[in-house]
Order: sequence, then structure tokens, then C-alpha cells
Amino acid sequence: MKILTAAQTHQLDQATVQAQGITSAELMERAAQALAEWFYGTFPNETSEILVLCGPGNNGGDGLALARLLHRAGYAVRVALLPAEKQSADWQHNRQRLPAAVPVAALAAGALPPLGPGAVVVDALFGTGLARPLAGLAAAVVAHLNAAPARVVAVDLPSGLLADAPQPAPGGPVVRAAHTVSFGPPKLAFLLPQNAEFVGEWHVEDIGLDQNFIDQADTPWHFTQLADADVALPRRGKFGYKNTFGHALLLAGSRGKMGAAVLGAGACLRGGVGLLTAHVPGGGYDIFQTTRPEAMCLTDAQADFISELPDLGPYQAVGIGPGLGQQAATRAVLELLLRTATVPLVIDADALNLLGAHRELLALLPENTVLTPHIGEFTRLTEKARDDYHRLDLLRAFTQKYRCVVVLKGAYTAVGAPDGQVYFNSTGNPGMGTGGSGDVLTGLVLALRADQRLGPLHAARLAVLAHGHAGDLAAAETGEAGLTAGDLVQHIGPALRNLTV
Ligand SMILES: NC(=O)C1=CN([C@@H]2O[C@H](COP(=O)(O)OP(=O)(O)OC[C@H]3O[C@@H](n4cnc5c(N)ncnc54)[C@H](OP(=O)(O)O)[C@@H]3O)[C@@H](O)[C@H]2O)[C@@H](O)CC1
Ligand SMILES: [K+]
Repeated sequence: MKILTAAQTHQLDQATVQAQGITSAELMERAAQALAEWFYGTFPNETSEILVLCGPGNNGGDGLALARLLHRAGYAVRVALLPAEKQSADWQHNRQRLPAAVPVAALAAGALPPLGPGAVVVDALFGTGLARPLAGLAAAVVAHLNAAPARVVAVDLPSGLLADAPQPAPGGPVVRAAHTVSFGPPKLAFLLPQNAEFVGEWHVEDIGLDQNFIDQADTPWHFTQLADADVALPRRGKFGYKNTFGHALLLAGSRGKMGAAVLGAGACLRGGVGLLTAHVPGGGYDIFQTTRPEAMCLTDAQADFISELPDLGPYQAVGIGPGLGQQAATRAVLELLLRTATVPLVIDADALNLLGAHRELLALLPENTVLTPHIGEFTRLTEKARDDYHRLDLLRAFTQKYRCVVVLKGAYTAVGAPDGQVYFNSTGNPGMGTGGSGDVLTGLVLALRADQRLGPLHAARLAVLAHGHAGDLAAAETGEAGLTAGDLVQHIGPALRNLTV
């Protein structure tokens, strides 16, 4: 699914009205209907009064239409209007349609509505039309709302936040919503950690916006979902054999971190690899072979870390990083791998830290290498980002410069492609913030890179989607707190089965 800019959502609004031969007021009515349906489901027996705060544009128009629908459905509703020189046409239309029985007041400095515990407030002050930082009365209203013990539902966007860019004034007033109910594709703002405290739980409602416009829209941002056909795993042909699914080599482990090798290998095997060979420190042999008998094992001359690169001849993909350590000899192995590999590479963890510490090695990255950094590792590879938006700029610059795929791990993991496109992932849960979760992802990416049927971006996006889905399946059994990386490995099979077409 594409993620659009604020400017594109306005164009989408107009395109929908034109393509479907409806008025913009009818489109606003659809939005309000969707909001109202969501509201009935979320606050089914609400008896306290609902306060709807309306700004002067179409976001406020949505609020006015919602107030009418909630009133008709039997809710006690009150409206407070933000004074402005002019209001939009659809705002005026919905102001006229508001039943006289709904109390309406103008917001005024020094006389803001009291908001007691349990109050429900709808924030329909500003949406995608926010043009500058909030100031004066609007800022005072937001501060008042944020200081109250109210449950806040933001319409389309929490007021004060931009859909697609950092706040107009960093640290300026923004509504802190418990829920944000939006229309059409999700907004970029919803996917970035810096906005989580404002957005709360977000929901998107389908209001029949023009799909043709969305298909044509040029945007670098995408949102990957379970049902997306372009990331599905192709069903195995009856005559598929080990070579179709590839022979992978995993370089992983050091003394005290053999678990990373074991978890990565487990994920690679569950990810459907044809054959897996792991190269591990000599001292890790018993641990590895005992826990992963399905894999073959090569041992390094060093007992505690990796100092040798095996012959790469037999392999269709090579992964390096989990639990590796950062010995000088290991750095030399990484360099030799980058210089000599002719098959797809997957680079993670300490291999990324070694790259960060020896940036001259970045120039050696073969095209279409998949790197799987978390934010700290990505910072070591690039620079400290000013904010989450700047980090996305750094991501796109990096993938385009090195023609690689970067899996930037987080709540909405961002997969950056060599052409600068970015695909945010929709699956997963906070239980996955546990040791070894990244090692599992590396093993899964490696398996899918070895699969001769998938390209690099497809493999990376599918691995991330399946990894998060495995986490969701596992958490349904263990709960988020009880989730371990081993549980992720156990659920990769069912996750991939659900993603197979
Ligand atoms: N697109 C869709 O698919 C659909 C969109 N819909 C809805 O429309 C919403 C977008 O509506 P919108 O364009 O009218 O903008 P909105 O956010 O109401 O604000 C504009 C007003 O605020 C003012 N203003 C701006 N900044 C300000 C500031 N800092 N401080 C004070 N004032 C400020 C600005 O005034 P001006 O800048 O002209 O002075 C103007 O009056 C969208 O979020 C969604 O809810 C649905 O109904 C249907 C489907
Ligand atoms: K809003």
C-alpha cells in the first residue's frame, strides 16, 4: 500500500470527487460515517458528554458532521468552535446541518471548556491542511487538552502534527491522542517513533478514495501488509529440490554468543533453505551440532572467534554477523568476503559494527547486499540523525549510494531499496524486543536470499513481514513479555505458510 504526502491526499480528495461524480460534501459525509461507525464500536455505551473541537477547515467539517451523527445515535454531544476569519465551504454546509439541540460554543482564551476525568474529546481542529505552527488560542486549546485527563480521539491527524514531515516548530504544541482515526492510506507520521506519543493507536478507514489516483501517485513510501501479493512466498513446485531453495552459508558466533549462531541457523532452516552450512569458532562445534543437527558445520581454527573464510564455491548466499564479535581477524574475514563473494550477502550485527568502524569497506559492498541494522548500527554506518525523518533521508541516500537493501529495524521496520523506495512493515509486536530476535531475522533473510526464485527486495520484505508475523503468532501463545527469540524460530513455519500463494 502506498503512503501519500499531505499534498497528495488533497489531490486524492479532488480526484475522488471527480472520478465518482460526487460532491466534496458527500465525501466528507463518508468520512464522518466511517468515524461514527468507529466511534460506536469503540465507545458503545458512553454516557459522558462528547466534546467535539472543530477548526475552520475540512477537518473541522468532519468534526461537525460527526457531531450530528453522534447526536442522532443518542450520544450527548457538545461542539466548541475555534474562531477564524473564514471557514471552508464543507465546514459551513455541516455547520448548517448540525441540529439545534447540539450546544455550540466558540472557544475563547481564558474560558476553555472544563474537561473532567473520563471526558471524551474529539480533536477536529486541524488535519492535513496545517500550514504553520500552532500559536495563540489554538496552541492554548491544545495545551489545555493535553493537561486534562480526557480520552482524546484525533480526526485524521493529531492537530499540530504534519502528515509527512517533522513538526513545523520542533517541540511545539501537538494534541496527544489516545486514538487517531484516519482515511485512506496510513500517513507517514503514524510510522515514526517520535510521533507515537501524539498519535496513540491509529486506525485507517476505507472511504472509497480513488484507487486509480493512488496507483499513479509517485511516492517513495509504502506499507507492507500480510495480504500484499508482491511479497508472497511462491508455492513450491512438485519437482523443486534442494538446489532450488539454495545452499546457504552462515558465519556466526563467538565464545559466549553461540546462541546467535544457533538462532540464526534455526531461522534459516525454518525459512526453507535447501541446505545450510554454518562456519563457527572451533569451540562452538558441540553446541552448534547438538542444537542444529539439520545443518552442516565447519569449524574455525580459532576456538573463540572466526578468523577464516571457507571456500565460497558451494553456496548460493552467505550471511555474516550474528554473535560474531569484532576481532581484527574477523574484520579481515569480512573484508575478504566482500572482495570475493559473487553470491548474495546478508550482513548483520557485529559485521555491521565492523563496517561502521572501517567505513572504507563500504565501497566493497556488492550490489544488492542486504544489511539488517537496528538504529544504533545504522547510526554507526552513517551519522546521528536529527530526527526520524532525517534518518529516513539517510536511509534512502545510503541504499542509493551503495545499491543495497537496508532493513532498518524498529516497530515499523523500514526496508530501503536500491532505488530509494522505502517499505514499512506492518507486522510484529513489542515482545520482539528481546535478545536474539535480530539473529532470527538474519537467518530468515539468508534463507530467502538463497531461494533462487526471489529477488533481493522481495526476499528482504518477505523476511521482515514473516518475522513480524511469526512474532504475532508466538505472542498469541506466550504473551509479549514471555516471547523469546526461540519462539520466533518455532513460528516461522506457520508464518510462511500463511504467506504462501
Ligand atoms: N483528503 C481526503 O481524502 C479527505 C479529507 N478530509 C478532511 O479534510 C482535512 C483537510 O482539510 P483542509 O485542507 O481544509 O485542512 P484543515 O486541516 O482542516 O486545516 C485548514 C484550515 O486551518 C487553517 N490553518 C492551517 N494551519 C493553521 C494554524 N497553524 N493555525 C491556525 N489556522 C491554521 C487554514 O487557514 P489558512 O492557512 O488558510 O489561514 C484553514 O482554514 C483532512 O485532514 C480530513 O480531516 C475528509 O473530509 C474527506 C477526505
Ligand atoms: K485533527
